[in-house]
Amino acid sequence: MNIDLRGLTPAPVTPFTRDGRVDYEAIQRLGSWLGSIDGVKGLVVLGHAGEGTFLTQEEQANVIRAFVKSVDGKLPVIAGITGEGTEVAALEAKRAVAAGASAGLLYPSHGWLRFGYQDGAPQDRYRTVYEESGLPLILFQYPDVTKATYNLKTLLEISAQPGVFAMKNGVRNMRRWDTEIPVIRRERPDLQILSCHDEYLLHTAFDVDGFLVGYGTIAPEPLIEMIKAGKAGDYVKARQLHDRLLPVTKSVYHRGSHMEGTVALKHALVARGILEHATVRSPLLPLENGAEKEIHDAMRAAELGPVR
Ligand SMILES: N[C@@H](CC=O)C(=O)O
Repeated sequence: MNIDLRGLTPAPVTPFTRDGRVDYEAIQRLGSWLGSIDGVKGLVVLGHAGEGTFLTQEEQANVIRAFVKSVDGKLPVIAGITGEGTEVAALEAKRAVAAGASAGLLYPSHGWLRFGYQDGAPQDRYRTVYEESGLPLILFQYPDVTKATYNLKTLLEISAQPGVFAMKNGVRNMRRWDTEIPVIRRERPDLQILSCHDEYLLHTAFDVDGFLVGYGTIAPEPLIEMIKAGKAGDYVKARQLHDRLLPVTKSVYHRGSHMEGTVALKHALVARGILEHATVRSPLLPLENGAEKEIHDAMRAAELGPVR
């Protein structure tokens, strides 16, 4: 397995037409732009930012194909795998393989968010999905405030399993981050560790191989610089980038709910000249009056203008 995500892996949105269909021309514009940027290592499609669970199975496969085409096969396209049951997730992973995905980002089973999980169930989910589909997998660590978060033992066991090559960590508990990441790094030296703390990237930049974030879709250039600064241990540079981006971070990610970030990302992509409008699918709703202007002002302040 040779998928190198040590850099920026954006999780793009899925563009829609104004009447709510998947907009494949806009996927081509978005994917080809992201794929042209040095330092972008792959794309994770059908994630939260990609409204992946709001699409039909046929649309999911078509979106994977469209993003693979948009990057001309030069970057790995990684598919969010979200099915609740393990067998359902394995079938989803097989469809992703057939559509051209190079890897999968395997989500926890949704019911675990509320009820928690039996000891060993996450390990079994990763094992089964990989064995049945052959799709290399990224371990997805959910926030500590949810019952779907994995404790350190579970993280270490999953990451030792065949097929698991990277971890997207969004634990959002800095005590756990600061104490668990060094242990995982020591025990699993080959595991690629990627932060998905869109709203806390500065803190995590010094410990990771890269970022796997929706944020990477709208601000790839400064985030690639921040990753480099983090790897160089250059706090001053990383802080400058953080400060430059703060208006954008606030207008996109410091909203009432992280889900709104997806709508905000689409407005920000309008500011970048990639999308023409910010149409989303239910259960997402348009943002409140004034939000669009706030996002455009923030993008301008962060010098993230149109790219074409
Ligand atoms: N960045 C968010 C949403 C992505 O899937 C996270 O931390 O999980």
